[in-house]
Amino acid sequence: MKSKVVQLKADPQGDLAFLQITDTHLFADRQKDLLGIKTVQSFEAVVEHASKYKHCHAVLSTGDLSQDHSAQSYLDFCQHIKTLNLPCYWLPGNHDIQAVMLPNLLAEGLAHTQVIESENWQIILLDSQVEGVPHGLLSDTQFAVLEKTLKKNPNKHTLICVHHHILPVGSAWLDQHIMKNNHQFLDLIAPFSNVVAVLSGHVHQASDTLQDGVRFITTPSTCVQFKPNSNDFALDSVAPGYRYLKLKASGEIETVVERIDKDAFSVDADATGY
Ligand SMILES: Nc1ncnc2c1ncn2[C@@H]1O[C@@H]2COP(=O)(O)O[C@H]2[C@H]1O
Ligand SMILES: [Fe+2]
Repeated sequence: MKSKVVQLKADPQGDLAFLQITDTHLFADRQKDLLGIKTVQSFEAVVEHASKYKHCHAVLSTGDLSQDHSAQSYLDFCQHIKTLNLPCYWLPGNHDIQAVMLPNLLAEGLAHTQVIESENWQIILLDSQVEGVPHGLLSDTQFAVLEKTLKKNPNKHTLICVHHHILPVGSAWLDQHIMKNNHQFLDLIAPFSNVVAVLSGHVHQASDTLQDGVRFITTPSTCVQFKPNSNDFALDSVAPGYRYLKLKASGEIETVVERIDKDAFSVDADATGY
């Protein structure tokens, strides 16, 4: 689908600031839980916490907005995000159903875009979903968007957002659900020295790895957290969270992971999957 390039006006220093809110896994029913966490409620608590970041330019929502694919879950996502009074740009995750997601987000005023530009930066949002399976794959169309945008603006610092993780996180059960054509992706971006970072969701844990001059960053979910470096499925007891990012005019990214009160929600520690 063709979408408009969004133009953002940086602050007077040339910096841009974003909140990344990811993997909300919402249900239509507020009382429904994912492995012990009522996802609408933990999302609400995250949004409330994130409201302290008043000077941001936008929210970046990197997929798995819904767990039950209901129209109501997407509408609830929009209702809560709107309380931040920021534009929200989004991309799909493996659990989303785009036939439900797209019309409901558009109806609530959340525009569909794959490119955001400022004077110094561009942000490229990619769709890595293969509907119905947990792993990711970039289609030829998505590779074409990526290559065309990188070629168009070789002098803009670049942040690429995509749901699935590109580099393994070290947990076999989760790494089987990686972006499968990650090497093709890495080969494509390699000649573009303006690519600063790749920002993902999906792995429900924070990571920040520098490889060949590019930062590969992942972010906690607003609900359940996966235990790092665990070959079998295991949940972590750390609290739901989100990420703040400042994209500096110099090309540097300053970022911090934020988490809500650790006692506000607790997961079913014995869960073996979902
Ligand atoms: N025990 C498990 N083993 C392998 N995959 C799982 C297991 N439990 C859940 N998953 C899938 O792994 C995915 C990782 O994060 P998602 O939120 O995309 O949704 C998860 C499920 O689709
Ligand atoms: Fe996911």
